[in-house]
Amino acid sequence: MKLHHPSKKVNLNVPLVSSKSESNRALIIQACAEESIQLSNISMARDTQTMMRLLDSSDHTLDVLDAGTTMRFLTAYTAANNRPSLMTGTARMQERPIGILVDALRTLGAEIDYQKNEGYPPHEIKNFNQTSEKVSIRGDVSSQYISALLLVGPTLPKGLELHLEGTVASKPYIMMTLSLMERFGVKYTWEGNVITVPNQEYQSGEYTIESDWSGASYWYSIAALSEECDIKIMNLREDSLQGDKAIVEMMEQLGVKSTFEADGVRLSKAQRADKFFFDFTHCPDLAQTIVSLVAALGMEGRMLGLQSLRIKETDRIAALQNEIKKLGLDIEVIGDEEIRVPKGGIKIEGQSIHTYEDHRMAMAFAPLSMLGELSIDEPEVVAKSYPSYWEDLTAAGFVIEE
Ligand SMILES: O=C(O)C1=C[C@@H](OP(=O)(O)O)[C@@H](O)[C@H](O)C1
Ligand SMILES: C=C(OP(=O)(O)O)C(=O)O
Repeated sequence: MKLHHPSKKVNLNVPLVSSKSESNRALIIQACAEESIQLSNISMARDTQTMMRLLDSSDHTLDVLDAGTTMRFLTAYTAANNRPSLMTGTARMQERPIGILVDALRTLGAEIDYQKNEGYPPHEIKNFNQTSEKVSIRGDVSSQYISALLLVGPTLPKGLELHLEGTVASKPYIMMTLSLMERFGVKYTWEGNVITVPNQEYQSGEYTIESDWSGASYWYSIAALSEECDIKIMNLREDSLQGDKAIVEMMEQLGVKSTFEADGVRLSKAQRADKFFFDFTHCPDLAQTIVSLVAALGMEGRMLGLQSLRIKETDRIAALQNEIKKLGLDIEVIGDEEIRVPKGGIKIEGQSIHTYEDHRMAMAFAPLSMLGELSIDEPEVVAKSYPSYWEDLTAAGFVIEE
């Protein structure tokens, strides 16, 4: 699919997709609750639609496709509810580790068997009889394991005492989980490295899912690359539960100013810094947006805290390196956690960006077509988190040809 932006001026209100992270948590809470929980603005993201479909399903095999949160949250949910199931997903999902969560559920009293490779889906949840409430869990591989256990914590007969070991990455996602639980009446404590959730009922309540800050990052990139812009992204809040609101702070270095209004955030052009620096440990989903943008702006950049990118929808570090090289720039990868973007810039001359079945590769590179015609392979990948992305880009003046 080819795209370019003839005028390089962008003025519109973006009806952004709502957050799949908030939606998937709220849906698990709703499924755990005895009381009525009213949710509005549930995400159209495929990951959320898959979560809804599987929560309603009585099939033994639950295929999450490529949805990480759906896999991790449903593994804990089906185990805690003693609902036998075979959890599976795409070939890539079968390469994304689940062992840390399965070990924790086994410590609590679940019987779970692997079908192919130890530590990876598919895995069969056989039964659950809680034998312990105490469990230790590493925090440096994926916060989704921790969120998965916390969400079902109140429903466990003995409650949950979760001991976090080592560095805890993606921490705002854990806070998002706890804040949503608290919103539905759940009491917890977090002291030192121990989170305790006693057995209790979720209370009735309502929640309107906020727009998706990770999806908003592509609009910030468009603003940064435009010649003129007045973009308003709807339904984003200054007091967001989403850690990817960190995009506001990052974009202050990259020439985009955010002004919060009652019903969204307005983006306008501002001065940018000479160099970019940020640690992405707590907002890994923003890394592709920023690495590609810094390269496109011709700036020097240093990005840290990237270790979890290797085990996401694709090896995102390798994918970024390959695709930016096609655009004429060699980014330096240091170990598993750091990328350095040299000053210099890229050339967009009709190259084709491979997306590696990763929605964020497509969405992060598309704004670069502001600099010239670019082709994006397998554009349908965006359905995972932002199905209306290409329609929204068309409304913003991008010309898209199949
Ligand atoms: O809990 C969540 O909703 C998510 C947590 C993050 O994963 P990790 O904790 O594995 O970094 C993030 O990358 C993912 O897109 C969504
Ligand atoms: C990593 C992501 O999602 P998940 O882990 O839920 O598949 C993502 O949306 O970038």
